[in-house]
Amino acid sequence: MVQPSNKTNVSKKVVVIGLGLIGGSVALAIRNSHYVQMIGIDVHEPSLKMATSLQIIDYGDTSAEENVGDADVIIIATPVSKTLEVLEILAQEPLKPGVIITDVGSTKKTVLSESERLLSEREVKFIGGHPMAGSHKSGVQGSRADLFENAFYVLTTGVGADSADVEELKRWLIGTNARFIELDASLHDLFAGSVSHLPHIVAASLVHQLSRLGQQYPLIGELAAGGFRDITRIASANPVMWRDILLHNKDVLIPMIERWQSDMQKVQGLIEAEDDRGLQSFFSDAKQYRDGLPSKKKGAIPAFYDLFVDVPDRPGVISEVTGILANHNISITNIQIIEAREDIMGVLRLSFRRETDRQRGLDCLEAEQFSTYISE
Ligand SMILES: NC(=O)c1ccc[n+]([C@@H]2O[C@H](COP(=O)([O-])OP(=O)(O)OC[C@H]3O[C@@H](n4cnc5c(N)ncnc54)[C@H](O)[C@@H]3O)[C@@H](O)[C@H]2O)c1
Ligand SMILES: O=C(O)C(=O)C[C@]1(C(=O)O)C=C[C@@H](O)C=C1
Repeated sequence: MVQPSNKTNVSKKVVVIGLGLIGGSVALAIRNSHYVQMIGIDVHEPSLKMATSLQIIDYGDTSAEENVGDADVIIIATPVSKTLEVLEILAQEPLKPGVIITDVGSTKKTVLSESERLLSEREVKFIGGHPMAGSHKSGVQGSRADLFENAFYVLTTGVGADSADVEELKRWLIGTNARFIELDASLHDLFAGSVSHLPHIVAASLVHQLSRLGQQYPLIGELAAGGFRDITRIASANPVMWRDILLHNKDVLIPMIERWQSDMQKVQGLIEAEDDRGLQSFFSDAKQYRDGLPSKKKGAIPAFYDLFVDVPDRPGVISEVTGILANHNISITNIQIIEAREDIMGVLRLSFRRETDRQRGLDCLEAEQFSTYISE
């Protein structure tokens, strides 16, 4: 058990079960906008210690049972299979009448149907949730209050809840600065299957292909450059979380994988037939749709703002660039060397969380004679 901090004398109590990246980030966002007692429950005690020292929670415990009885809001932020187990536990426990229970899981259909089965006799309000932003990194140490800023946050009204309760949950979650959208569970799972789950399977399978070839040609991994890294970043995510997502979105994903396979067969046929026009349209149709997707700040794609900087090939140039940004107190979320060959100019891609940070970065680097550009 982790010791409570001194901030316990407040009237509203929020319990977050599963204090990883998402649970911690939601807790921080709530803390930023409400004065509450924040309790964290996690089976992994070091996560509780970390969350307490980062002041994400006031108090941590490894079991939910003794902590949920007087909660006003309960947020389940475990991998989806565990979320169903947590619902079983909550169904057995005395709970405050009218408590709002929500989750953050990446699939909604099985969570909603289990909550209906287990909680329909209870005086509780269940609203499914899914903040559609995150990271390939897991664990409470990566939590940030602004993780969901500008991202879509799906809410699905469940057992015991009505539209007024959904509005109340939105007020609790206002500090996320997310864009709330209500969807029913089936539609959510279809959309998430397409924009998140299938891409994840494809990313992991590309890595498997490379790894097989890598056994024969160890050098190949060294050559994996920008494109491969961009498309496979998400393959570094938590395998337990993704195992659960696939198992809980089976009905959507099986036909999607079949369509994917038939798309691959189609491309294979175009290559075999050396159908240059067909191949060009395969790419130009995709480009046209991709280029027309809503811009990053609207949350369809995680909000990163890239700035490209030409850098001469000389020692210390990267620390020079990052030093200039640091001196102006500008944070970057990522840095990538796109091209660095002997004797030629390389390109750095700097990613910023906010457009204003990118503009400030551009201004101060240009002032130091670096050539920069933005490519949308
Ligand atoms: N990572 C993302 O990008 C992302 C984005 C949106 C939603 N989600 C969803 O959020 C949920 C959490 O994902 P995450 O990325 O925060 O994972 P995470 O691994 O960072 O955190 C999960 C936490 O749950 C804890 N846990 C596991 N079983 C538990 C149990 N029975 N009781 C209490 N705690 C338990 C783990 O110890 C861990 O600390 C998942 O359902 C995932 O589908 C993830
Ligand atoms: O940005 C990432 O690293 C993510 O994988 C985030 C991502 C996604 O697929 O977009 C992953 C799973 C979640 O359910 C929602 C968001």
